[in-house]
Amino acid sequence: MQQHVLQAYDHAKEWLGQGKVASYIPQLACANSNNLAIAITNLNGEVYAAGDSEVKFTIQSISKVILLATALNEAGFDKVFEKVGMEPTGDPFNSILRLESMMKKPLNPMINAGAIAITTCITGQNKKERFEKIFSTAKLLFDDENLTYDKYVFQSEKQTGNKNRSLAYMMKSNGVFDGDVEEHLDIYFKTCSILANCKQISFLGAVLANGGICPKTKRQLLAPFIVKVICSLMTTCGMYDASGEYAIRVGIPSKSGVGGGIMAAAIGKMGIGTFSPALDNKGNSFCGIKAMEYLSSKLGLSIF
Ligand SMILES: NC(=O)CC[C@H](N)C(=O)O
Repeated sequence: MQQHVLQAYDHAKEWLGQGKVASYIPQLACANSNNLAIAITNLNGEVYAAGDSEVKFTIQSISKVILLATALNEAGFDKVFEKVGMEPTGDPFNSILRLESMMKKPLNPMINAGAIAITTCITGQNKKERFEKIFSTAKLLFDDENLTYDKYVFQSEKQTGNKNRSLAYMMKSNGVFDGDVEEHLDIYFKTCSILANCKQISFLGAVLANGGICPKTKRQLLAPFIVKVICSLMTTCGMYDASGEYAIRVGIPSKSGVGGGIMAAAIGKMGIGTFSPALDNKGNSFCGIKAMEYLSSKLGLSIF
């Protein structure tokens, strides 16, 4: 397996220099566009890695999986899907278009509007308590009690995230949720700023690939039904408006983030994490997709 990871790394490395590091969140522009890492965690918890696999990065939209898991655990399926739909959008991840033109609620929980909406399913006395619930899920699913978040990226997005702010106010005006919009946004921004490395991303993929069972301890961390919902949505919506092409080229339920990470769950086989901060024009890691394509074809991982 190590051999395959090294070969995927060599393959993906050829594309370093393509794509652009996200800069609409100013702090993300500090990322090193030459970073590249690939990791696989198999269902016994063994890890194979290549490249900058210890470098921490903000998980950004990969956090939508953590948010959804926490919301489903706390509020249950019906309440969560009162707030969001289950359909792909075909629009960019931060688009406001459909909140006005189609339906009042966001189309799915894998886009920004959907993730912001489901933060409201996670309750608590204050925003700290609400965030802590999500953070505990993240600690569990990344197998790291000492997980942290990047305060600079959090502040940077909080200061500049007016597109997300407008999505949130639009949803409040549509009656999707109540409460303090700035509080919901703080929770969303902080969750996006959680730091993990590529190996930890692959661990989360392995938990999902293993039906919610921890590959190391064999403890059931997530209910099988929750895993099924998450993996279905990752397949149809996880790569934003590139999910269709990704299904053809890679065919593994995956979730990407603008920090440069991609997390994939090869069901019944392994979890894969890739990291490279330069993004393509849809906001997915350029080299990460190349690595996923390579591994999918070499190891026969497409579900289709
Ligand atoms: N696609 C992403 O990773 C987006 C997450 C980012 N925090 C945002 O809200 O814009």
